[in-house]
Amino acid sequence: MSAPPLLSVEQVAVQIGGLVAIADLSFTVAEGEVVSLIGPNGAGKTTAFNVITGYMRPRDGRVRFRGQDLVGQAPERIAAAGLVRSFQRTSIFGRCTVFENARMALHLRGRTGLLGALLRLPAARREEARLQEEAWAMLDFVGLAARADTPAESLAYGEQRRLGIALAAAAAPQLLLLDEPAAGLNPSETAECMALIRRLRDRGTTILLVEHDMAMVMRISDRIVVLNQGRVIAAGPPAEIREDPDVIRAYLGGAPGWESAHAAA
Ligand SMILES: Nc1ncnc2c1ncn2[C@@H]1O[C@H](COP(=O)(O)OP(=O)(O)OP(=O)(O)O)[C@@H](O)[C@H]1O
Repeated sequence: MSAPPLLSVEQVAVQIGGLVAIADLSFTVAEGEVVSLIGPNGAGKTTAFNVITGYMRPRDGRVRFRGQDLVGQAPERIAAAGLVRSFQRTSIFGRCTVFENARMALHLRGRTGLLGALLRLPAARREEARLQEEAWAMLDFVGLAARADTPAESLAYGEQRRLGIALAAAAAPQLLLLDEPAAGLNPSETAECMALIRRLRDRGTTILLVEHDMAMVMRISDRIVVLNQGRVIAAGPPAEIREDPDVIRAYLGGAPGWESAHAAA
């Protein structure tokens, strides 16, 4: 028997005001996969992320993470359970240094608490040393260790995006949701972002991605789920999706960069 999926979205429907944002969405993500959710503008991708991470309640349907239904749970609880999201606009503290940002992102994992830290108890000191070491390791992992003392707002755009991913990954999530990580990046920054996603996957993080850069989606995904007007119109590996007539039709005259999906073949 195969293992149950890590994430299972089951017949989700979302209404916003009078508008059906998602009509019927079902898909799964297995442990260790990189799955991309794609579709033309307004297809319902961001809404799907909002539902999965608890920011929006669906009218119908279930979202199971490790078999447990997440619907109705608060975003913080969902994050604490191991399902973490990076935002399109990253949650970086611009005035703080890159290192300080990394260190702060690890605060949830501290155990001795604020009082211990203030009193500089030995256990708290040891823990602080450990967290600092982890922050360095994380910056090394995303290729930003050399920029540790730089105020985050002074980073190049691509570096800021990588720091944003690093901050989301700091909680060591089992499932990381990335919302358009390549938006606004130049080709070399996109390549670095893609390499980072692969390294995260290799480290054991399962990844669900919303992304408009088709070349990147085709290269990095194990599977692709295509949404159009709030419904799944296709799901499968990149080679199938690229040739799917319904997908091509949905994108015709629409999404930017569809040609690049073929360029990536
Ligand atoms: N807060 C909102 N108020 C009203 N309508 C909304 C809201 N959020 C989403 N919608 C509508 O729901 C539908 C799905 O939108 P959603 O943002 O999820 O699509 P998307 O696939 O993420 O699009 P994009 O690629 O442009 O980001 C659209 O018709 C959109 O206009």
